[in-house]
Amino acid sequence: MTKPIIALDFNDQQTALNFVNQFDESLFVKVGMELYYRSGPEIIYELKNLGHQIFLDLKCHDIPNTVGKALEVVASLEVDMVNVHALGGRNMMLRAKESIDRVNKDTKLIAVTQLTSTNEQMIQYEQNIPLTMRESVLNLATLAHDCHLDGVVCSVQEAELLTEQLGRDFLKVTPGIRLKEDSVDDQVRIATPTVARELGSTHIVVGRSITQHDNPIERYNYYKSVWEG
Ligand SMILES: O=C(O)c1cc(=O)[nH]c(=O)n1[C@@H]1O[C@H](COP(=O)(O)O)[C@@H](O)[C@H]1O
Repeated sequence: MTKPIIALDFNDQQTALNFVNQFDESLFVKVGMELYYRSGPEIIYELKNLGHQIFLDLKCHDIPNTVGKALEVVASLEVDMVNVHALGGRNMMLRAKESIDRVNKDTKLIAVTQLTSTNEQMIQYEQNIPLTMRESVLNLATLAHDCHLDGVVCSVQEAELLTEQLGRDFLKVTPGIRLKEDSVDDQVRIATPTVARELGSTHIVVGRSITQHDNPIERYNYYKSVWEG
């Protein structure tokens, strides 16, 4: 069982490092756009030196050549996991995978399907895709699987279906994780860590429920105990 991934959604390096330094154990952390755009690769070097595992979440989505070149740079940082948007298409994902394989095979490459802040109305009326949420996520996940990616980002609500269709080894990295007493914030497809475990998520991503809590260590330990069972 992997550790819960803590989303370090802070806007400067020192705040992020102060946060992780409260813990006296190695963590699996996510560096997203906010922190990376401010700190650049420096934050990755610092976190690696401290012995943490890293998911670099830059959600690349562009033409195949641009994403391929960007992923070469990202793979050279030797992080554990990176992502692209599956909506970028087959050629983009194939180029991304080629870059990872060439530069650092150990980095897991996953694709975002439908963001956990998206609901079915948004797919049908904003994206104009005449599918249910489950059909759209399965369609994008199947495309990512065909491109030999390691897995996808999806919500817990689609995890079981993806395990049935694409196998247990295909990663289901699920954000939108909350405890019952937490606010929903800007998320739509949410779940507790208990349900995530029952429905077959392979990784959970938790941000504000831990980082904004009065006692992040206690909160994290609670998540870990529920998630690990
Ligand atoms: O790729 C992601 O990590 C991601 C995909 C997605 O569909 N939904 C989603 O919330 N995320 C990220 O997961 C984290 C969730 O944060 P909280 O809502 O605070 O737990 C944020 O850093 C998001 O950028």
